[in-house]
Amino acid sequence: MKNIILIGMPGVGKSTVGVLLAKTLGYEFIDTDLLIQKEKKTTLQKIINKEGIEGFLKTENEVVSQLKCHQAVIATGGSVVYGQEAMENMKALGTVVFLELPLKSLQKRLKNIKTRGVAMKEGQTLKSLFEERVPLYETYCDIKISAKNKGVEKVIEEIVKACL
Ligand SMILES: Nc1ncnc2c1ncn2[C@@H]1O[C@H](COP(=O)(O)OP(=O)(O)O)[C@@H](O)[C@H]1O
Ligand SMILES: O=C(O)C1=C[C@@H](OP(=O)(O)O)[C@@H](O)[C@H](O)C1
Ligand SMILES: [Mg+2]
Repeated sequence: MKNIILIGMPGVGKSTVGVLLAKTLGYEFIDTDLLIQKEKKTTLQKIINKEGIEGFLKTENEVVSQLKCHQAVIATGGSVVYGQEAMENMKALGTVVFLELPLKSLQKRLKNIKTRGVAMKEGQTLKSLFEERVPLYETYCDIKISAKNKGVEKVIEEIVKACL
């Protein structure tokens, strides 16, 4: 099961890096956000509007825990780490890479946090979300790659070096 799984905060670059990493390696590319949309035949935003954050997290956990693939790069959604079954499947499928950025860089990149469909509770800020999630990303990852001050190509180069 030779797959590379990207986890990390929303906006860190999992989808952008993932598709080009797959191209570099000749792997399949799977974005779990798109997989959820395809399987549920609707958009993430509509799932969140209809079922709330908890409903979305349940759907994400269900879909990601059923995923099977070989030689794929999987870009997950930032909230996937709340799903225990989903993460058990990701760990079984391959190398889990935590793509990291400091809070300050994320704050600059995520100007549209309120409209991006991020699974945030009432009153939660990007800072409190960051503090809640980083320990989960740390728990599940096999390796960490920092994207700080690095272009996409550089991030890809470092993932390839660390994973192969
Ligand atoms: N290494 C990078 N340097 C600068 N901008 C980046 C980099 N990686 C991604 N981005 C930009 O950051 C934004 C979020 O990227 P995206 O791939 O959607 O993140 P994620 O899937 O982790 O939420 C996009 O506008 C993307 O172009
Ligand atoms: O972190 C989050 O709460 C989310 C991140 C999104 O994916 P990206 O991490 O690709 O932005 C998407 O799964 C959903 O909107 C929830
Ligand atoms: Mg993404």
